[in-house]
Amino acid sequence: MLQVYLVRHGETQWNAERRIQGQSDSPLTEKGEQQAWQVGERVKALGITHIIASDLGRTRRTAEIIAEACGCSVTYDPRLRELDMGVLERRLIDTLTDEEEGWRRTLVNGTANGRIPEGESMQELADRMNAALQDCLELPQGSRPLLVSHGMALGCLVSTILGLPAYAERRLRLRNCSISRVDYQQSPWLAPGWIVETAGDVTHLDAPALDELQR
Ligand SMILES: O=C(O)[C@@H](CO)OP(=O)(O)O
Repeated sequence: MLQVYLVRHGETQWNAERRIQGQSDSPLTEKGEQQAWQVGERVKALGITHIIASDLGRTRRTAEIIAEACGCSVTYDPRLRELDMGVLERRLIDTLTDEEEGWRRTLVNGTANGRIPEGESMQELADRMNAALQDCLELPQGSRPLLVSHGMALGCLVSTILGLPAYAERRLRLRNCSISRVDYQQSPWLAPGWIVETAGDVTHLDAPALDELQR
């Protein structure tokens, strides 16, 4: 059975300001760095063999900290990036116009193919995230990978493994530096293939992790 750990990056400046990041980027806050160290402490005894991260700065930094605790190296996969949120990236969520808020809501409550102008659909996001996860099956026998990615990206992945539409991800709370785990297994009792073991665990964090879009 392959176990894959899924970690959202630590809190960033824009998360704290409630500013939309998408494929734009801001650095981890001091709290975000501490959260990443706490993930490292939690997972260092789990025998993680590979850390694979989105190539955006906030996931790179989170992955570096976890890698230092686990003593392994990091590789980068752009398929693990956050949803491309087009023209709304870099905007404060509380200052969107009614029209802009409508675009955002097509993603949050909408259809799989809803998108912000110049952005990506939830289904496109789910497809690239599932492809990146599927590639973990090619790792050598006995591998235990940990992926470092983003809130909507990981939410889409977990939602679609559960057989939910990609946009159901906003019903899943994956806070900064939460840990989820999905397993690939053949079982006489469970559906064969990917199953969700845990989602959004934050019990390793000493301070409540706020999420910029979910407060
Ligand atoms: O892009 C963003 O603003 C948020 C959305 O949830 O994602 P993350 O902070 O996880 O990159």
